Amino acid sequence: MPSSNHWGVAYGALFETSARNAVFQLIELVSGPRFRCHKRTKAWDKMGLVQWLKGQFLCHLVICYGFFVSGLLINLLQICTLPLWPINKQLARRINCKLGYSLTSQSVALLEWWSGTEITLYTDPENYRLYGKENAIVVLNHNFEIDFLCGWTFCDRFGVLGASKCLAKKELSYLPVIGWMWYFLEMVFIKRKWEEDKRNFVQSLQNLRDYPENFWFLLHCEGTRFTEEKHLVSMEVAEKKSLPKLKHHLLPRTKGFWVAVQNLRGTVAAVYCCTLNFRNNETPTLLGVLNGEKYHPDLYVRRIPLESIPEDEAECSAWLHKLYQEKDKFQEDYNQTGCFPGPKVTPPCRPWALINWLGWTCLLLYPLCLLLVQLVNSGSILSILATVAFCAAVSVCVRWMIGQTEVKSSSSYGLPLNNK
Ligand SMILES: CCCCC/C=C\C/C=C\CCCCCCCC(=O)SCCNC(=O)CCNC(=O)[C@H](O)C(C)(C)COP(=O)(O)OP(=O)(O)OC[C@H]1O[C@@H](n2cnc3c(N)ncnc32)[C@H](O)[C@@H]1OP(=O)(O)O
Ligand SMILES: CCCCCCCCCCCCCCCCCC(=O)OC[C@@H](O)COP(=O)(O)O
Repeated sequence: MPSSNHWGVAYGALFETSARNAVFQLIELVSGPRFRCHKRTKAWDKMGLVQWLKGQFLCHLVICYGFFVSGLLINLLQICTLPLWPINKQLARRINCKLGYSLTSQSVALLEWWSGTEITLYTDPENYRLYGKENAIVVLNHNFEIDFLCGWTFCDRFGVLGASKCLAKKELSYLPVIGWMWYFLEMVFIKRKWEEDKRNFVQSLQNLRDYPENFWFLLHCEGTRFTEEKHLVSMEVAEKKSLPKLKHHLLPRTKGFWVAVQNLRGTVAAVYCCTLNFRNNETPTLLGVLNGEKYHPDLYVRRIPLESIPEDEAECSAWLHKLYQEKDKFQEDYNQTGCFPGPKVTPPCRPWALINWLGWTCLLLYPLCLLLVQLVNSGSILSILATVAFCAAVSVCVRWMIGQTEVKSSSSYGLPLNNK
């Protein structure tokens, strides 16, 4: 606990600081570390006022209000595109990509500009030139609560964020705002019960054959998030199948990968084998990002031409198992050395996510402020209570959505009772 003397020093430092430094702090608050002002006094550094502000509930409420209300408006606009689908499907798809971008890029802005997190990319510069210019199947490990967010950031850097998709569990399609948006982006949802899924899965993949924008299709072949318990169970399966044990991954489920590769041949040029890790054993969370915590993700991307993947199901499964054995080795080496093989590349940061986020915030904060002023002036207790209830509902709803990203809320899929 800080002593009262500490608080005294802190407050003293706060009031001694010049207005210029306050402006620097404000710029830094809005822009993140990119425009970090080095002229700040040490006192302000110690105070960490910006960091303190980022942790405040009021800031979170404003962010969540912007995300949720803009999301509902975007969902509404998506519904308005429905009559266009039978007339001009490709135009409807393009519009939905832009609308999808406008929503998902807000969380990218949160990661990049609010929390200041920057992904370090390890990849072959020859392949780097192709990213964003072709369709790809992305195979990614599923260990971290913000792996989807890092994925989105990577998509944004290469201009494929609006169109990118994922093979996701059905439950995610019911998520307010995000799940509804995904419906219009032709995401593929599955119950993880092959017999029930196969028809819809194949059809959804076939639909993507004439998709008008470049897309990346994300597959978490492990099928669920990594937990120690699920790891033990899947390694028992590995043993039964005489497969080598994996230390950092669950045993991949192969059917989805094989079906995706087969149905997207001729549409997708390559598989991007992605391995994500965080420096210093960080365990990042979405709440941490909202609190402005900066994380240090490293992403290793290997491009594998689709033609090199076997067509036969058994051979393709064996190929995927081998890929996961290699990925496991990369994770192990990363733990030893702190880096992935291959040169580091930093894809240029695009301003659109920030511009879009600030645009929505200004657009939605203005009427909110007007409403609040009117409410206070009206003095109506009922209206004030209704507004407080609305803010509380938004906050609870977003908190619940954040809860869905937490590993502790992971399903029982992959555990003995639920095993197939
Ligand atoms: C960094 C770049 C990022 C780019 C990002 C791009 C786009 C981003 C866009 C959006 C982001 C949104 C993020 C949302 C993330 C949501 C992710 C999820 O929801 S993950 C869950 C859903 N996905 C999957 O499940 C995919 C993996 N699963 C499969 O592919 C499965 O094959 C299947 C299609 C679901 C079918 O599964 P099923 O179990 O029915 O069949 P299988 O043949 O695969 O498995 C049976 C087989 O498995 C053996 N078995 C039993 N127990 C286990 C176990 N615990 N582990 C492994 N294997 C097990 C069993 O013995 C059977 O074996 P066999 O076939 O030999 O008899
Ligand atoms: C400006 C931005 C403000 C952001 C405010 C916060 C918004 C909240 C956003 C919620 C986004 C929800 C995206 C959900 C993605 C969850 C991915 C995931 O991790 O799914 C788990 C499945 O793979 C496996 O499930 P399990 O079998 O482990 O169970």
